[in-house]
Amino acid sequence: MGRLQKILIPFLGLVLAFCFYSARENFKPEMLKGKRVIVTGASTGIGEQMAYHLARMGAHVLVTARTEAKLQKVVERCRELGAGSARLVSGSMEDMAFAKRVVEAAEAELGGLDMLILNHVGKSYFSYFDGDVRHVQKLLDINFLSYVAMTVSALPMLKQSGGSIVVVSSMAGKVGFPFTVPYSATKFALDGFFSSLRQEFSIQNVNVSITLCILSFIDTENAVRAAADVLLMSPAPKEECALEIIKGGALRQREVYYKYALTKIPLLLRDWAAELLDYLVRQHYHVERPNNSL
Ligand SMILES: NC(=O)C1=CN([C@@H]2O[C@H](COP(=O)(O)OP(=O)(O)OC[C@H]3O[C@@H](n4cnc5c(N)ncnc54)[C@H](OP(=O)(O)O)[C@@H]3O)[C@@H](O)[C@H]2O)C=CC1
Ligand SMILES: CC(C)CCC[C@@H](C)[C@H]1CC[C@H]2[C@@H]3C(=O)C=C4C[C@@H](O)CC[C@]4(C)[C@H]3CC[C@]12C
Repeated sequence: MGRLQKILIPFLGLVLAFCFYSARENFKPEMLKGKRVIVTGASTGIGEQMAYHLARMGAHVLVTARTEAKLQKVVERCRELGAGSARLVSGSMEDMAFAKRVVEAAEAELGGLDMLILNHVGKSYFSYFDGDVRHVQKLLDINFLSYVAMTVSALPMLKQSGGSIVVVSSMAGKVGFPFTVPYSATKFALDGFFSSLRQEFSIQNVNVSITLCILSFIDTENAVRAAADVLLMSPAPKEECALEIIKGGALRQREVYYKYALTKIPLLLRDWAAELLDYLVRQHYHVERPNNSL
């Protein structure tokens, strides 16, 4: 009996600690009502869908991307869906001065910022690494450095509002995949930067949350066009993906995994059975037989 108690009491303690730790606040769409949100890369894909969800929730949205005509349509639709307000700033994230201008527009027109959703990605290729170093550099500017520049500019406003930074990354930012060499480098960089910054915020009591989103294959037009012929898996819906990202940001979660089974579970293998994970990943690729005719 004595021995049983010795085991049972610590065990119950562990169960209670686990329940307490995992008792998360529930998401409610009202959490976003009246919030001032920037969504980058919002002219298409997941970013566009995030703008629509935020609009339905009554947020003030500022969308940005290069193509003004598409953004104009997104803004119109956001207004129809009930956004507190909707506006756009168009330009390219290759230019860090532009990244800063977007944040300044939020300050001037919204009077502050509650959530910064960093989502845009520059065009790349889904194929073997071609050795083009300039392309890697350009992609690092767009996919990584502009995220840093926007964060730096937005930080004073986010500190004031106790706001959130949401960084849209990928399984390719946690694990090496074939055909995503330059892209993957930019996404790994985001993890390094934002996970370190989160630690510093914690030490300095900075009340700004950082949510890193680890996504699997999503059915956006560009992704399907680039990869559907090669990947032996079906893409997940962009609408649901967009909602999960917003929920994670609003709940100030450290990371979002979507789809859970295709991200969180394979990641459990990463540190313990890396070769097995690499092998399983390759099984999901339909790669033409290498040309042996040399
Ligand atoms: N779809 C997928 O399978 C996956 C996507 N992700 C991540 O999700 C996020 C969204 O992906 P997805 O919706 O598929 O992407 P899309 O290709 O559909 O959209 C990319 C967005 O970025 C904008 N953009 C492109 N180049 C620039 C630039 N130079 N300056 C400013 N904006 C630019 C595009 O607009 P415009 O051309 O008008 O500038 C567009 O709005 C990305 O961070 C991506 O890495 C992660 C895992 C899987
Ligand atoms: C456990 C595994 C089976 C899961 C494998 C998931 C792999 C195959 C998933 C995870 C992340 C995915 C890529 C991604 O992040 C974004 C893009 C950009 C887009 O324009 C072209 C497609 C591309 C390269 C996706 C291709 C498929 C990737 C590598």
